[in-house]
Amino acid sequence: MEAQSLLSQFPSNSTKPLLQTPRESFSVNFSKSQKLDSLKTRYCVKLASQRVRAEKRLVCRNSVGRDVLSPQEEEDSLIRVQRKKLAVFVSGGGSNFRSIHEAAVRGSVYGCGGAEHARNNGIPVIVFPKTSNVPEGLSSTDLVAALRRYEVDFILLAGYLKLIPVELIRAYQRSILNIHPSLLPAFGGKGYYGMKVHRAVIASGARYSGPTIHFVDEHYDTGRILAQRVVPVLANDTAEELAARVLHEEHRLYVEVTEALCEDRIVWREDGVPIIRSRENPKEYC
Ligand SMILES: Nc1nc2c(c(=O)[nH]1)N[C@@H](CN(C=O)c1ccc(C(=O)N[C@@H](CCC(=O)O)C(=O)O)cc1)CN2
Ligand SMILES: NCC(=O)N[C@@H]1O[C@H](COP(=O)([O-])[O-])[C@@H](O)[C@H]1O
Repeated sequence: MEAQSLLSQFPSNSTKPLLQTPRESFSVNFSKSQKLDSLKTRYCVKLASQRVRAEKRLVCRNSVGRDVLSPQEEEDSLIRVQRKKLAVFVSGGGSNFRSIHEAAVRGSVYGCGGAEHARNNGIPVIVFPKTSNVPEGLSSTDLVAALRRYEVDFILLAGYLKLIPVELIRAYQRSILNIHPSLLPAFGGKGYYGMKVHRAVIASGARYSGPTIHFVDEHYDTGRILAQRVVPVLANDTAEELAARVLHEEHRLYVEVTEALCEDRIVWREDGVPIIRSRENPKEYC
């Protein structure tokens, strides 16, 4: 498959390519029929960010101590925050990618199912890495160089099923997030992906589950936890019913986290735990 470019158009005014990988390497994975049915093509999609809402500088306290600004003060208090460029690594349907992209189109995320969704929205794709089936692909080293060249700030794994190599981890320290469909550290690690996670949760008798978003380190699902949401596990739940309940929360949580990421509202505690500062009140944390 020839290299094409894949990038959000808001407000990027230059089309920069993104990456596509075949099965045996990493990056974004879209199930796509190929001449070799088992071959899965993977892509990395990149979303450019936009001007983001920043913290209010001037505040007037009302009777309940809430920050109140006049429309003019609201406008005046907006500070431009550094725009963010995001690369999204996706396996399977890419529903989390689509949620994030749709939020970006709505304007709530400032900062891309799979390749088709990306292409249908004018987001360009690059082939990665070089293999016998995909000779035009990039090497892992080239992946890092390409991400740097396109000034990618953050990488979002969203249903992605391959281990991110340490080369990329080192190049993007504290800048790669992953969403996992259980309350880590429970039901995580090698072998825990997709429906396998939900089946294990139900078999365990756990009464609660939910998505976890964490920073990515060199092992599966052991990076610092950033955000979680809890959903009930019902006594007669099938794995599919639980998966749907968790996925619904995933879509909401990943959009909220991506908004915080693009608004520089993720801070690191002294003990190394990342936390999200409230958009409404910088003194509060989510
Ligand atoms: N360096 C990291 N890479 C990745 C992480 C991570 O935390 N650190 N998270 C995974 C996503 N993930 C869970 O959230 C996950 C994905 C896949 C597996 C797994 O066991 N995969 C199988 C292969 C599956 C396949 O190719 O179809 C395996 O490695 O045997 C566990 C957890 C993304 N990358
Ligand atoms: N361990 C990784 C893992 O299991 N990821 C899970 O894959 C599903 C499909 O995501 P998608 O619809 O965004 O492609 C999602 O539930 C995601 O949490």
